[in-house]
Amino acid sequence: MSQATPYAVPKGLLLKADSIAAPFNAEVRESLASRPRPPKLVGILSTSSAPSRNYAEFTRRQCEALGVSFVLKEVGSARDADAADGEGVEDAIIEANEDASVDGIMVYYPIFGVQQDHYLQQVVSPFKDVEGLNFKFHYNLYHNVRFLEPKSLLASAPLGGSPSTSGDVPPPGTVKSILPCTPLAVVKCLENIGVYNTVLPYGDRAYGKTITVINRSEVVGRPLAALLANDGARVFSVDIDSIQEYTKRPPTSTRTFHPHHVVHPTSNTLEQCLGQSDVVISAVPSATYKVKTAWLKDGCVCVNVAADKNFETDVREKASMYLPAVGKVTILMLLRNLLRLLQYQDIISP
Ligand SMILES: Nc1nc(=O)c2c([nH]1)NC[C@@H]1CN(c3ccc(C(=O)N[C@@H](CCC(=O)O)C(=O)O)cc3)C=[N+]21
Repeated sequence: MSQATPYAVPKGLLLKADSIAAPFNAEVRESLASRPRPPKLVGILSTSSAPSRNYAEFTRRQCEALGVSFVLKEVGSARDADAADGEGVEDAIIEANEDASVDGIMVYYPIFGVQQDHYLQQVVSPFKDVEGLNFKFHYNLYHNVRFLEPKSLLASAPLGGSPSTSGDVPPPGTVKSILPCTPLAVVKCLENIGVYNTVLPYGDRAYGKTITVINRSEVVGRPLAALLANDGARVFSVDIDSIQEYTKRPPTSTRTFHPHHVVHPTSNTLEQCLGQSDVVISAVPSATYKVKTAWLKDGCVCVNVAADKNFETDVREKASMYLPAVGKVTILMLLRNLLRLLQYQDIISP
C-alpha cells in the first residue's frame, strides 16, 4: 500500500475592500457628476492624535481621487503643540456650520472625553453631519427607524421618523436617516460577502448569524452592534470591562414600542463568544491587541476595522474569509452621506 499524499487544507480567503467599494465608487461618481459644483468636506483636527491625523490624510486622498474638495482645519494642539487638545474646536465647528460653501463637517474624535465630545457632536449642523452623530440620527439608529422627514432636521422641528422597516424605500415625504459611516461600511461589506442572506426580508437578513463586535465606542462599536442586531443577528458586544448581548428576539420580551434591539448581560467570556461566532469584527485602537486565532470558530468571517491589525497573522488558518481593512468603503459611505445631506438641504430650500 502506498502512503496517502498529505492533503493541504486551503487557507481562508483574503478579501480586499476595493472590489466591495467598486459599486459605491460608481454610485458616488455618478451622483457627484450631477452636482453644480464639487462638494466641500471640512475635517476638523484639534488634537495631536496620530490615528486622527492618519484618518484625515486617508480621507483627503480618497476625496481628491473622486473630485471632492477636502479642507483640513487644524486647531488646538493639532496646529500648535503648546495649545490644549480641543482648543478652538467649537468655534471651528460653528464657522463651518455658518459657511455656505461647506457641505459636510467631519470632527475627529476623541477630543475631551465622552460627555463633552457628545456635546460637540450636537453642535454640528445635522445638514452637514456626514457621520450621522446628531441625536436625531443616533436615536433613529438605536430605535431601528430608517427614515425621517427632512424638515425634522431643522432645529425647531420635533423629532421625526417613520417607524417602517418593511423595505429599503422611504415612505412618501421621508428620506433615509443618516448612518455612521464606519458601522455602515461594515454592514455593506457583510452584505457583499454573503453574510447577509438576501433570501430573507430586508431588515432581517442577518437573522441566524452570531456576531462578536469588539469595541463599544459611540462612533463604531455600539452603533455597529445595534445595526447588526436590528438586522436580526445575535450580537456579543465586547468592551474592555464588559460583554453584552444585543438581539431583536430576546427570550423574554417586554417590548412596547417599535421593534429594535434590546441589550442584556451575558455571562459568556470572550473565548465563549468567539467560539460560537460566525462573524468577528474588531475595532480596538491598539497595536498590541490581538484576537486569538485559537479561540475562533472554524470557518468564521473576520473583519478588522481598526487602523492596527487586531487579528493574529495566522487568522486565515481558522477564518474562511478575512477582510483586513474597510477604510475605502468607509470613505465612500461618508461621501454618500454627504451627497444625501445635500439632497435633503435641496428639499428644504430648493
Ligand atoms: N469622528 C471620527 N470618526 C472616525 O472614524 C475616527 C475618528 N473620528 N478619529 C480617529 C479614528 C481613527 N480612524 C481610522 C480609521 C482607519 C484608518 C486606516 O488607515 N485605515 C486603512 C488601513 C490602513 C492600513 O492598513 O494601515 C483602511 O481601512 O484601509 C486609520 C484611522 C478613524 N477614526
